Amino acid sequence: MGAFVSRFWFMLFPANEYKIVVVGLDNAGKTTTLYKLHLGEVVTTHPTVGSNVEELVYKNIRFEVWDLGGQDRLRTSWATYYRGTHAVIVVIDSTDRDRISIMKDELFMLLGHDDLQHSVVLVFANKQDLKDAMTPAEIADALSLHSIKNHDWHIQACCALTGDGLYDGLGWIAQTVTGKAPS
Ligand SMILES: Nc1nc2c(ncn2[C@@H]2O[C@H](COP(=O)(O)OP(=O)(O)OP(=O)(O)O)[C@@H](O)[C@H]2O)c(=O)[nH]1
Ligand SMILES: [Mg+2]
Repeated sequence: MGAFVSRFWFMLFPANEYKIVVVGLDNAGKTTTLYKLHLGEVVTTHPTVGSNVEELVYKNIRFEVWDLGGQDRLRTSWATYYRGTHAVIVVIDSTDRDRISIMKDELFMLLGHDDLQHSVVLVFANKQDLKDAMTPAEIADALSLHSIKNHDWHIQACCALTGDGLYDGLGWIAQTVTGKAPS
Protein backbone atom coordinates (compact mmCIF):
# COMPACT_ATOMS: atom_id res chain seq x y z
CA MET A 1 0.00 0.00 0.00
CA GLY A 2 2.68 2.46 1.04
CA ALA A 3 4.74 1.47 -1.96
CA PHE A 4 1.82 2.12 -4.26
CA VAL A 5 1.20 5.56 -2.75
CA SER A 6 4.88 6.51 -3.14
CA ARG A 7 5.02 5.44 -6.76
CA PHE A 8 1.79 7.24 -7.56
CA TRP A 9 3.08 10.37 -5.84
CA PHE A 10 6.30 10.31 -7.88
CA MET A 11 4.33 9.82 -11.10
CA LEU A 12 2.21 12.85 -10.26
CA PHE A 13 5.23 14.97 -9.36
CA PRO A 14 8.19 13.97 -11.55
CA ALA A 15 11.39 15.79 -10.63
CA ASN A 16 14.41 17.02 -12.58
CA GLU A 17 16.60 16.08 -9.68
CA TYR A 18 15.95 13.65 -6.86
CA LYS A 19 16.99 14.44 -3.34
CA ILE A 20 18.56 11.72 -1.21
CA VAL A 21 19.54 12.03 2.45
CA VAL A 22 22.07 9.57 3.82
CA VAL A 23 21.72 8.74 7.51
CA GLY A 24 23.13 6.17 9.89
CA LEU A 25 25.14 5.96 13.07
CA ASP A 26 28.66 7.39 13.25
CA ASN A 27 31.30 5.18 11.59
CA ALA A 28 28.70 3.37 9.43
CA GLY A 29 30.42 4.45 6.22
CA LYS A 30 28.10 7.20 4.92
CA THR A 31 30.79 9.61 3.77
CA THR A 32 32.84 6.77 2.27
CA THR A 33 29.73 5.68 0.36
CA LEU A 34 28.98 9.18 -0.94
CA TYR A 35 32.49 9.77 -2.27
CA LYS A 36 32.87 6.27 -3.67
CA LEU A 37 29.76 7.00 -5.74
CA HIS A 38 30.78 10.59 -6.55
CA LEU A 39 34.49 10.14 -7.28
CA GLY A 40 34.84 6.40 -7.71
CA GLU A 41 37.52 6.54 -5.01
CA VAL A 42 37.92 5.75 -1.33
CA VAL A 43 38.61 9.02 0.42
CA THR A 44 40.10 9.49 3.87
CA THR A 45 37.22 10.50 6.09
CA HIS A 46 36.82 12.21 9.43
CA PRO A 47 33.63 12.12 11.48
CA THR A 48 31.20 14.39 9.65
CA VAL A 49 30.04 17.47 11.52
CA GLY A 50 27.10 18.99 9.64
CA SER A 51 26.82 17.57 6.15
CA ASN A 52 28.41 16.93 2.77
CA VAL A 53 26.38 17.37 -0.40
CA GLU A 54 27.24 16.21 -3.91
CA GLU A 55 25.42 15.79 -7.19
CA LEU A 56 25.44 12.34 -8.79
CA VAL A 57 24.26 11.53 -12.27
CA TYR A 58 23.35 7.90 -12.80
CA LYS A 59 21.73 6.62 -16.00
CA ASN A 60 20.70 10.18 -16.89
CA ILE A 61 19.01 10.71 -13.55
CA ARG A 62 20.32 13.49 -11.33
CA PHE A 63 20.53 13.03 -7.60
CA GLU A 64 21.39 15.57 -4.95
CA VAL A 65 22.88 13.50 -2.14
CA TRP A 66 23.19 14.80 1.41
CA ASP A 67 25.49 12.89 3.76
CA LEU A 68 24.71 13.75 7.38
CA GLY A 69 26.83 13.38 10.51
CA GLY A 70 25.85 10.32 12.52
CA GLN A 71 27.20 11.10 15.97
CA ASP A 72 24.65 10.99 18.78
CA ARG A 73 24.59 14.75 19.33
CA LEU A 74 24.14 15.43 15.59
CA ARG A 75 21.18 13.13 14.96
CA THR A 76 18.63 15.63 16.24
CA SER A 77 19.56 17.86 13.30
CA TRP A 78 18.81 15.21 10.64
CA ALA A 79 15.20 16.37 10.39
CA THR A 80 16.29 19.83 9.21
CA TYR A 81 17.40 18.17 5.95
CA TYR A 82 14.26 16.13 5.24
CA ARG A 83 12.10 18.58 3.28
CA GLY A 84 11.79 17.59 -0.38
CA THR A 85 13.50 14.23 0.13
CA HIS A 86 12.66 11.49 -2.36
CA ALA A 87 14.80 8.76 -0.85
CA VAL A 88 16.50 8.04 2.45
CA ILE A 89 19.61 5.87 2.45
CA VAL A 90 20.31 4.26 5.82
CA VAL A 91 23.90 3.04 6.03
CA ILE A 92 24.56 0.27 8.52
CA ASP A 93 27.93 -0.93 9.79
CA SER A 94 27.02 -4.60 9.50
CA THR A 95 29.48 -5.52 12.27
CA ASP A 96 27.92 -3.09 14.78
CA ARG A 97 25.55 -5.55 16.46
CA ASP A 98 25.56 -3.65 19.75
CA ARG A 99 24.04 -0.50 18.26
CA ILE A 100 21.61 -1.84 15.66
CA SER A 101 18.70 -1.30 18.05
CA ILE A 102 19.65 2.38 18.34
CA MET A 103 19.48 2.65 14.55
CA LYS A 104 16.12 0.90 14.57
CA ASP A 105 14.76 3.58 16.93
CA GLU A 106 16.22 6.33 14.74
CA LEU A 107 14.73 4.69 11.64
CA PHE A 108 11.21 4.50 13.03
CA MET A 109 11.46 8.08 14.26
CA LEU A 110 12.41 9.33 10.81
CA LEU A 111 9.72 7.24 9.11
CA GLY A 112 7.16 9.13 11.18
CA HIS A 113 8.39 12.54 10.11
CA ASP A 114 5.92 14.58 8.04
CA ASP A 115 8.55 15.56 5.47
CA LEU A 116 9.36 11.91 4.69
CA GLN A 117 5.87 10.54 4.14
CA HIS A 118 6.50 10.04 0.40
CA SER A 119 10.13 8.98 0.66
CA VAL A 120 11.43 5.53 -0.17
CA VAL A 121 14.02 3.87 2.06
CA LEU A 122 17.16 2.04 0.98
CA VAL A 123 19.19 0.27 3.66
CA PHE A 124 22.83 -0.37 2.81
CA ALA A 125 24.18 -3.33 4.79
CA ASN A 126 27.70 -1.94 4.55
CA LYS A 127 31.10 -3.44 5.45
CA GLN A 128 30.22 -6.84 4.04
CA ASP A 129 33.97 -7.36 3.53
CA LEU A 130 34.40 -7.84 7.29
CA LYS A 131 34.11 -11.38 8.51
CA ASP A 132 31.73 -10.73 11.40
CA ALA A 133 29.24 -8.85 9.22
CA MET A 134 25.54 -9.47 9.78
CA THR A 135 23.71 -10.62 6.66
CA PRO A 136 21.06 -8.39 5.07
CA ALA A 137 18.42 -10.82 6.40
CA GLU A 138 19.74 -10.43 9.97
CA ILE A 139 19.77 -6.66 9.61
CA ALA A 140 16.25 -6.64 8.15
CA ASP A 141 15.08 -8.53 11.22
CA ALA A 142 17.01 -6.39 13.69
CA LEU A 143 15.56 -3.21 12.12
CA SER A 144 12.05 -4.73 11.80
CA LEU A 145 11.99 -3.70 8.15
CA HIS A 146 9.15 -6.08 7.40
CA SER A 147 6.90 -4.10 9.73
CA ILE A 148 7.25 -0.95 7.59
CA LYS A 149 3.89 -0.44 5.92
CA ASN A 150 3.88 3.12 4.64
CA HIS A 151 7.18 3.33 2.81
CA ASP A 152 8.70 1.40 -0.04
CA TRP A 153 11.96 -0.11 1.28
CA HIS A 154 14.81 -2.29 0.11
CA ILE A 155 17.98 -3.67 1.71
CA GLN A 156 21.22 -4.02 -0.25
CA ALA A 157 24.46 -5.67 0.83
CA CYS A 158 27.47 -3.50 0.01
CA CYS A 159 31.07 -2.60 0.66
CA ALA A 160 31.78 1.10 0.30
CA LEU A 161 35.53 0.44 0.02
CA THR A 162 35.22 -1.67 -3.14
CA GLY A 163 31.93 -0.16 -4.30
CA ASP A 164 30.26 -3.58 -4.45
CA GLY A 165 26.50 -3.19 -4.23
CA LEU A 166 26.40 0.63 -4.24
CA TYR A 167 25.07 0.99 -7.78
CA ASP A 168 22.61 -1.83 -7.25
CA GLY A 169 21.17 0.22 -4.40
CA LEU A 170 21.18 3.45 -6.37
CA GLY A 171 19.53 1.63 -9.26
CA TRP A 172 16.72 0.52 -6.95
CA ILE A 173 16.17 4.14 -5.89
CA ALA A 174 16.23 5.32 -9.51
CA GLN A 175 13.70 2.72 -10.54
CA THR A 176 11.45 3.36 -7.58
CA VAL A 177 11.35 7.16 -7.74
CA THR A 178 11.02 7.39 -11.51
CA GLY A 179 8.65 4.44 -11.82
CA LYS A 180 10.69 2.92 -14.64
CA ALA A 181 13.82 0.82 -15.06
CA PRO A 182 16.90 3.03 -15.59
CA SER A 183 17.99 3.02 -19.25
N1 LIG B 1 36.04 -2.51 6.14
C1 LIG B 1 35.25 -1.51 5.73
N2 LIG B 1 35.43 -0.28 6.23
C2 LIG B 1 34.61 0.70 5.78
C3 LIG B 1 33.61 0.49 4.81
N3 LIG B 1 32.98 1.65 4.58
C4 LIG B 1 33.54 2.56 5.38
N4 LIG B 1 34.54 2.00 6.11
C5 LIG B 1 35.40 2.65 7.10
O1 LIG B 1 34.59 3.03 8.21
C6 LIG B 1 35.11 4.23 8.78
C7 LIG B 1 34.03 5.28 8.92
O2 LIG B 1 33.63 5.68 7.63
P1 LIG B 1 32.88 7.07 7.36
O3 LIG B 1 32.45 7.05 5.93
O4 LIG B 1 33.71 8.22 7.80
O5 LIG B 1 31.64 6.92 8.34
P2 LIG B 1 30.41 7.92 8.53
O6 LIG B 1 29.19 7.06 8.54
O7 LIG B 1 30.45 9.00 7.51
O8 LIG B 1 30.65 8.50 10.00
P3 LIG B 1 30.14 9.92 10.62
O9 LIG B 1 30.52 10.99 9.66
O10 LIG B 1 30.85 10.05 11.93
O11 LIG B 1 28.68 9.80 10.82
C8 LIG B 1 36.29 4.67 7.90
O12 LIG B 1 37.49 4.20 8.48
C9 LIG B 1 36.01 3.94 6.58
O13 LIG B 1 37.18 3.67 5.83
C10 LIG B 1 33.46 -0.85 4.28
O14 LIG B 1 32.62 -1.16 3.44
N5 LIG B 1 34.31 -1.79 4.79
MG1 LIG C 1 30.64 11.02 7.67
